[in-house]
Amino acid sequence: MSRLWLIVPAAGVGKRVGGTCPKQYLEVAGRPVLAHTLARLHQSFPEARLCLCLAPDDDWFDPALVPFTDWQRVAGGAERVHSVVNALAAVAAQGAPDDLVLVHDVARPCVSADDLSRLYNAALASPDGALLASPVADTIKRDDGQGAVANTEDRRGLWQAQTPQAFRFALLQEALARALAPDGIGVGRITDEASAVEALGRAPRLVAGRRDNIKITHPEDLRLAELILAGDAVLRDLHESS
Ligand SMILES: Nc1ccn([C@@H]2O[C@H](COP(=O)(O)OP(=O)(O)OP(=O)(O)O)[C@@H](O)[C@H]2O)c(=O)n1
Ligand SMILES: C[C@](O)(CO)[C@H](O)COP(=O)(O)O
Repeated sequence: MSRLWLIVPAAGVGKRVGGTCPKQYLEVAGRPVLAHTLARLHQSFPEARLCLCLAPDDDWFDPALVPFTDWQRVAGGAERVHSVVNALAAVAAQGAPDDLVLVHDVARPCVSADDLSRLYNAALASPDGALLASPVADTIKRDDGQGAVANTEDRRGLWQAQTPQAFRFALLQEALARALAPDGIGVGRITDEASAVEALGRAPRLVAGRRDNIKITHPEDLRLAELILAGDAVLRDLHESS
């Protein structure tokens, strides 16, 4: 029987957010970002096996933040893709080719149970895997390199990729190995797992996800995440008391 693996890249430094520690350890709604993200994944997939990618010199990590019983720490790499590749090496040692691997940024603590469930089911049914994404909602401008508009892009059919993204282990391993090979698309273009899978000529399914599955990237995202998480907690309390 195939198993579910969760890979959580959490080895970034959070340069754009700034702060005195990596963004995954900043407190949002009373808990570190990493704790929120892992709690949400655990609520939906309590039996999954977790590979948590952490920087080798990470002094902030506390194992008490991990709710999973079956988990391992994996060394993060220079870029996000290298962290994921290191985690896949750990899966290779213990998993099977058709195991499902779901990759989720630690920096997306607001992912909902409903989106997790729809993404999981879509990935199980799709030989090319699946990702959460949302249709582009703003008008998109391209700049001319000097601060002015060069043109307005046609946004029809454009989506913003989110995580989780989920694929069978063998497909994801092959895709990332090929993408990183000397004749592959290269690190700069592997900004998510789907881009590597697409480079094999495969077509991952787009699963429409909630727009509040934000990635904490800039300082103002911390406030947004605080509001989203606090709002979810109020709804949960109302639901439990009714
Ligand atoms: N070498 C790296 C770089 C990033 N990540 C993870 O990949 C996710 C998405 O990356 P991003 O939002 O860019 O996070 P940071 O790299 O931390 O942010 P910044 O680029 O602002 O430094 C994050 O969960 C981050 O921890 C990782 O595991 N290993
Ligand atoms: C994977 C990702 O979250 C999809 O939107 C995103 O590309 C990661 O962010 P980064 O800043 O490119 O590392």
